Amino acid sequence: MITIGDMVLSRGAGDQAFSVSLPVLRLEAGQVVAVTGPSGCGKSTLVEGLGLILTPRSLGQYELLGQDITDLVRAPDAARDTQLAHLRSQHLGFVPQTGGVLPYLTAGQNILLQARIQGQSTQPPWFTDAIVRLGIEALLERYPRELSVGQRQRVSFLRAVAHRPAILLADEPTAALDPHHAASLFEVMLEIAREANIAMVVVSHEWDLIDSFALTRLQARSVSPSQMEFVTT
Ligand SMILES: Nc1ncnc2c1ncn2[C@@H]1O[C@H](COP(=O)(O)OP(=O)(O)OP(=O)(O)O)[C@@H](O)[C@H]1O
Repeated sequence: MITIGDMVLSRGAGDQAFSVSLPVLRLEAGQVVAVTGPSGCGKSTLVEGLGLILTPRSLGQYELLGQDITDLVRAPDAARDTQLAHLRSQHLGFVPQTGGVLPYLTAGQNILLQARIQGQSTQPPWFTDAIVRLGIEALLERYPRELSVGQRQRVSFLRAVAHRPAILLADEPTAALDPHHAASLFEVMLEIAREANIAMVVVSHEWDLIDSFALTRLQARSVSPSQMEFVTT
């Protein structure tokens, strides 16, 4: 579904230069990978690179759904940017740390926005079921300001998967919740992603859940003070 090889991403310049490398990542449909490592090790940078937001400094291979897009990702110009934006909106879903819901749309409108942009007008049974499992069926008419942080995060998650992307990238999607609610939301997210066959890359500190779900880990390893490498364990 997705194969990435020899991706290097960099941030800052001079003394502040910092780089993250990913020797290899293969993801199958419905597979969940947990990105783990200490604060500042480059987890968000990695997610932005995987999500075609940050242009890599170098790249060996990027294959998405059987399509080799290495050149496109490696050197985007204006025309290629449009192609990348199209691939992102069609095949990728994002749950940012901060939620990312639009304040002037209701929860229901937020959730269906991306799917509508893709021209999808009907929702499959798994989606209706997901609304119930996330416990947000009574909240769909509310605006984000009328929701709790946890409810907003549930909406944000469903918004990111409603168009049924191939890959969901979630950057600490439960960070704002207390451990109990974080664990239960994490569990529901994993179940929904797996049942919908959506591959998921999730930055998380939910160590127990990562172990109990036997998730593959992408673990940060220090190569030098200014260089980290993410390896599959
Ligand atoms: N826009 C930027 N310009 C320059 N340096 C940056 C930028 N964003 C992040 N960095 C630096 O890059 C490194 C990696 O940051 P990143 O946010 O990817 O880490 P993280 O593992 O996600 O951290 P956390 O767990 O605290 O969210 C850090 O040293 C950070 O200071």
